[in-house]
Amino acid sequence: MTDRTAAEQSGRSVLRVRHLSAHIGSQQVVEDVSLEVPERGVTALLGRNGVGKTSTIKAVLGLIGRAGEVELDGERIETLPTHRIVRRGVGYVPEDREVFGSLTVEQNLRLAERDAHPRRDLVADLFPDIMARSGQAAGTLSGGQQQMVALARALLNDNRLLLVDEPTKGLSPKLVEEVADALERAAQVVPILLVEQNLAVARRLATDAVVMAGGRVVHTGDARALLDDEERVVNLLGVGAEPAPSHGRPPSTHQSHQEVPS
Ligand SMILES: Nc1ncnc2c1ncn2[C@@H]1O[C@H](COP(=O)(O)OP(=O)(O)OP(=O)(O)O)[C@@H](O)[C@H]1O
Repeated sequence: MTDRTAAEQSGRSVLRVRHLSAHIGSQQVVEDVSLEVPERGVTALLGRNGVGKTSTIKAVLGLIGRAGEVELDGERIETLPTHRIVRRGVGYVPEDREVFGSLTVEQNLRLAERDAHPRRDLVADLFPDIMARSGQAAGTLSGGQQQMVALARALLNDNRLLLVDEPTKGLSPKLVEEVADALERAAQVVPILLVEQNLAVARRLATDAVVMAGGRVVHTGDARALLDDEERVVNLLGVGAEPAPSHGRPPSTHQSHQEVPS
């Protein structure tokens, strides 16, 4: 590894992962992963299906067996149980959303409240449609609306970091845009590590990108520089580049990219 990221150089990372490995049962699913999440903006965690993105997030949270170092705001957390990591300010929006379908939207939100003064105003501001349905059973909402509830639950608490796993998966193009809008606004409040297969969404939201292959990190750097490079997108992500969206995006905290040999 030659280049160091701007976050590494300045020390302004909310999350630092070093030499993380993880296993599910006897299968090693993450091998020697090192990455950083700057304290602002969206960092996209990218890679083909099955390369270990979800497992990396779960390992950070202690949901699967792991070894290596995980630092949140400069403090080591890799030996803490999940509930203590969450209490330190790591919000998790899992891939399958996990809203309680038989409970109302309001009940889902109340169950998630951890702080004495939950950020109700922020959630009402970000998700007016959801709040207008506060008495409705969450299971009767559309997939996009359920995703909003899942995001709202994580945003209620004063988290230091959100781990958001494939929030647009399975949604219609209109709902993808709505969820991306919500994430864009959420990222103004809290840094996000985002697993996202929709590269147009990743390109729109992310300042930084980390690419995994075979359980390892194979690239880190500026998200837009990566996603606008068709050859690299094909090589690293195995898909064709999509047209650039019209939305603006904040500048990357990275000044250069690095390829990590696999
Ligand atoms: N519960 C499980 N039991 C056994 N193996 C698993 C389990 N969950 C995931 N794996 C394996 O771990 C590896 C990494 O999976 P993971 O879900 O972390 O990848 P991913 O990059 O998030 O993929 P996707 O984009 O498809 O969600 C894969 O080989 C997968 O088959």
